[in-house]
Amino acid sequence: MQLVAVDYQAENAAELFTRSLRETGFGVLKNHPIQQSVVESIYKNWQTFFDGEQKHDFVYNKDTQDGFFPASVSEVAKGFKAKDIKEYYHFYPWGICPDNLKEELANYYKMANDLAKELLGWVEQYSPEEVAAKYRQPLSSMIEGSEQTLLRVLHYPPLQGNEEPDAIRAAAHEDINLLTILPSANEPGLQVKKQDGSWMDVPCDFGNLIVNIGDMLQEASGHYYPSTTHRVVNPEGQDQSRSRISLPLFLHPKPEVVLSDRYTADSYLKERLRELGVI
Ligand SMILES: O=C(O)CCC(=O)C(=O)O
Ligand SMILES: [Fe+2]
Repeated sequence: MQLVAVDYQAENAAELFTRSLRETGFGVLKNHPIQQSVVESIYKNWQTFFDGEQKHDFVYNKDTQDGFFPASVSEVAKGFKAKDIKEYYHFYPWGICPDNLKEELANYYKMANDLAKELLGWVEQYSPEEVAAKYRQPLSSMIEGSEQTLLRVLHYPPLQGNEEPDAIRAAAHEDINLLTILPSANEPGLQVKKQDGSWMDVPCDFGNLIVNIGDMLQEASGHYYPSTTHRVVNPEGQDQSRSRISLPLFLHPKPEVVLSDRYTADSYLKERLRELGVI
């Protein structure tokens, strides 16, 4: 298993990219339309937000799940006991967001959604006939106008040395959604699990865009596209004093979208959130 960055502008980009998704659950794009300067500015502005006190005025709403999630309520991945060492903000265009950060994030949300739509088109185009026959509607239309798609701004603080034993920045998990779009973070740490059970670093050259399959696309494609386990490991040595910011966009279909004979997007999401103890 190998992850090679595919040039978005190349003639055979769609073919190479979807082959990588099929074989590894992950694809890496370079030369793509999301401007690095925009991503860098978001990282900088949100570092200031996480370092400040204002975040406590934006604590998440339990019913709607938008807003700031402090480290004390951070996720525990399925099958793990220790909380992840992270805090994060859930942004939805309809949700709460500090005024000074909203426009930039909303613009990014739209830009990343547009690209995601195109990538879902690639996925559909390169699905074998018997797999494409399983899609109840075009994949790209599943997310069109969805209010469920979530942009998460993640802050992994510097390590203090008093973390729970076994706690890592993000314990091994699979994403629940259709597809995840993740610009390279400002620090390394993301790893993907190989079929032999060992871990491989995801190439994190600044400017790359990492895309991975989530459980919902695995379900909708009858497991043709695998939702691969990944994690974020702790830095070592000098790097322990460094924060890490990342910005995954989790593409969620509209709730009524039928994924398979067994699930709609809504029933699937609820089942997973219940397992995680979030609802
Ligand atoms: O921070 C990262 O690089 C990945 C985060 C992630 O996998 C997640 O939030 O689901
Ligand atoms: Fe993830």
